[in-house]
Amino acid sequence: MLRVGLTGGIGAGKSTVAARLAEHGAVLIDADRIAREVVEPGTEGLAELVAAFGHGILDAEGALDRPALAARAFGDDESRLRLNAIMHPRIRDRTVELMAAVAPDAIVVHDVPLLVEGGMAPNYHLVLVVDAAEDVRVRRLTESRGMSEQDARARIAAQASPEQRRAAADVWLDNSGSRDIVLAQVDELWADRLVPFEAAVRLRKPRKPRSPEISPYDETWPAQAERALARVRLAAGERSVRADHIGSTAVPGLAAKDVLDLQLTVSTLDDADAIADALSDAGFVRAQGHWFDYPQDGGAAPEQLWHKRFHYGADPATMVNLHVRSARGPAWRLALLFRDWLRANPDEVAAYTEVKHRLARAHSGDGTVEHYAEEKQAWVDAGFVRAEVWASRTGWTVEDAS
Ligand SMILES: CC(C)(COP(=O)(O)OP(=O)(O)OC[C@H]1O[C@@H](n2cnc3c(N)ncnc32)[C@H](O)[C@@H]1O)[C@@H](O)C(=O)NCCC(=O)NCCS
Ligand SMILES: Nc1ncnc2c1ncn2[C@@H]1O[C@H](COP(=O)(O)OP(=O)(O)OP(=O)(O)O)[C@@H](O)[C@H]1O
Repeated sequence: MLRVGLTGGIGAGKSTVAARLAEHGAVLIDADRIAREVVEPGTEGLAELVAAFGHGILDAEGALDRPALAARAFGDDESRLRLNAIMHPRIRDRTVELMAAVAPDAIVVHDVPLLVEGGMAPNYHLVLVVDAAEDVRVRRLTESRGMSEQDARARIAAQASPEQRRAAADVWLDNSGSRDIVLAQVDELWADRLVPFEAAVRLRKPRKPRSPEISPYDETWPAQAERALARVRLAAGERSVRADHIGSTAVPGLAAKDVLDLQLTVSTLDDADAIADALSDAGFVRAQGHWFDYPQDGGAAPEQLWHKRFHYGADPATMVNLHVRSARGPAWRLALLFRDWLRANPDEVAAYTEVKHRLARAHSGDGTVEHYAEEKQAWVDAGFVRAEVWASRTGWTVEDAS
């Protein structure tokens, strides 16, 4: 099952996007709808709301008078938090039930207005944010839904800012323009990303080999890595000792292949094996075969210390290499040291960039990164020696790495 979290501020267009995804075949779980279900007449939820907010929130038939509750709940923070405390656990329980009933090959779209506010982003394979300028949203809500401007603005004030949503967004859809524009983007997202993503996770599909193309440093790499790391940490649970962004994309200013290298630290490789399925299900598919860190014969160290497990991100739009290593292995420490040494030494970043460009040109016709990677390793090995010198001069330890 592929879980897509869909969110956005009130009136941004979530329902519009969700309906289109459902037309393509997505299974929709709508948090606003569940929020209605759990307070239907006769429910415990409704009784608790009445106990908290009084009989004034009921209409003549004894059902919830939604505008009356909205007027009370969005008036001040304390009331809103009281409302949330009654509603959210009930919404959560019902959501878990609905998710459990979904077919294993489904693409589930979970429409959750408060996804970012609730820190839920790492639960999804992909977070989709729909946005539109605040004034556009207020106009749509007042014109087509008959909501008062005051109510619309009060809810906006109680929700996450666009910046907070941006940090959580794997996909950002701007719905300030016409419906057609956003719907065309949704169609493309479905066909090019969600469908292959779901199949790759379910079938544990191997990744296709690629040519070594070097991109200029991308300012969004750290944020992309952070989102992936949050998912990795959640899937690994207590077996995650730490999880870091490593490799070239973790060094500001360094040109690199557009691939995020992540390192998940576990105590032992048995732990790595125990979480292999959980990581695969979360979108980081375990690669078959035996994986070793360079040098492949294990060098002077006991051979087992050089083994690792390797997973790759199944999202076709974001290349991720996930190295799962034991904290006792030397390659584990070197990965962090090499990154921090480069971050502290701009001259080395410039030299490394030059080497990468040269090798990428030389091997652009190979169709795989194998030879490129082999030759690059020579520079990296020499870099390790200089990094060690730097570490002893500056007193760097792994505890400093963050
Ligand atoms: C207060 C209620 C009765 C008002 O009902 P109304 O029909 O006017 O709005 P509806 O439920 O359709 O929600 C519309 C939008 O309001 C916003 N909103 C609703 N609840 C909240 C909240 N607690 N905090 C911030 N925004 C909210 C969301 O953007 C939502 O999509 C209702 O919103 C409610 O029960 N809210 C609490 C449950 C909740 O937090 N729902 C959000 C999804 S988890
Ligand atoms: N691109 C658009 N152009 C014009 N109107 C739009 C557009 N997208 C959505 N709308 C309209 O704006 C209103 C809000 O859109 P929608 O219901 O999809 O938002 P939502 O994010 O689901 O809202 P809520 O937060 O209340 O659940 C609706 O009346 C919808 O028909």
